[in-house]
Amino acid sequence: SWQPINRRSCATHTAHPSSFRSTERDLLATYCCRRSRKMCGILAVLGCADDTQGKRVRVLELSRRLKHRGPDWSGMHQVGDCYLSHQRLAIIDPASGDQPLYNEDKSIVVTVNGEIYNHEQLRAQLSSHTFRTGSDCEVIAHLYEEHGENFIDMLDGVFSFVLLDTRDNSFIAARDAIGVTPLYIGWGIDGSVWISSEVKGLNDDCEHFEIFPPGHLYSSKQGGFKRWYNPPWFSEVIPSVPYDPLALRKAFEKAVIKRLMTDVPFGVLLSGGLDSSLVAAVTVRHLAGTKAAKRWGTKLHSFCVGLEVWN
Ligand SMILES: NC(=O)C[C@H](N)C(=O)O
Repeated sequence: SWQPINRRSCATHTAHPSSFRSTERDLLATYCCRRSRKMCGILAVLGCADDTQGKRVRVLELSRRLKHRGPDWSGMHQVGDCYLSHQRLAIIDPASGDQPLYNEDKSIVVTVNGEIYNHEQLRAQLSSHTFRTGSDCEVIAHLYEEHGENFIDMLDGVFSFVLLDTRDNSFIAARDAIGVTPLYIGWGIDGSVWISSEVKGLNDDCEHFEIFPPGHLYSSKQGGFKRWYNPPWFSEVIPSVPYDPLALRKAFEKAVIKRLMTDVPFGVLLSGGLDSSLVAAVTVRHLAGTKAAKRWGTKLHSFCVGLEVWN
């Protein structure tokens, strides 16, 4: 069922900066949270009725505004009046996972900011497909080929993506369950749809733009948003599951371990607070058993940031 966006319910699932207390420690925590979200920048311009060199240059120029999100690669794929661009911070398959990514015959193009933690399991389920790269994000193109628009809840990860189906020039865009990765959507006066990781990619060229709601899918065929993330607890006012510290601990450990998926050196950014210290403690315990440790060793690098305090 396709429904208009429920702004109130979306807002409750988006961390709002003003919810952080402004003590020094919490400022640091805020800094760490925001920095950890910086990974890749995507910009897509769809159906702008302009396939000229001038428009291409403009989209490239706007995409460069997101360069700080991805120093490793800049990519662009144009099909008629649809443009998909990518600024990459390489994490998985740095050598050949540059984006946009494609299915076998390149009829499906996808630009993604994110990490798909269960990509190996999904690849195993897609045994009839031939993968071009080792990128965790390539599964998105093949899942779409297999399941159409109904595959977003198969992805375990944090992501924002735009997928163009060049067979009928339709597209979909989606954002992860709670909006860990940023995403904005806008509309041009020429009828185009713009999707960008940051407002600066689209605000100058759109008549209207807004936050892309977390946990939603936008489909050009359906002409609107649909909530794909529908956990059973979503409608509960009071949680029905009693507090179980052991269950919480297990879930927390699982969440940290799956995030140790990387083909590049990594570390933890410590705020000195409880959250980041717990993440570091769990990482140290489980690092030895990960693929990352085989390449980068079992020593965990840590970083922290100091702020001057004004009186
Ligand atoms: N980092 C990203 O957002 C994309 C992808 N996971 C990569 O490693 O290239």
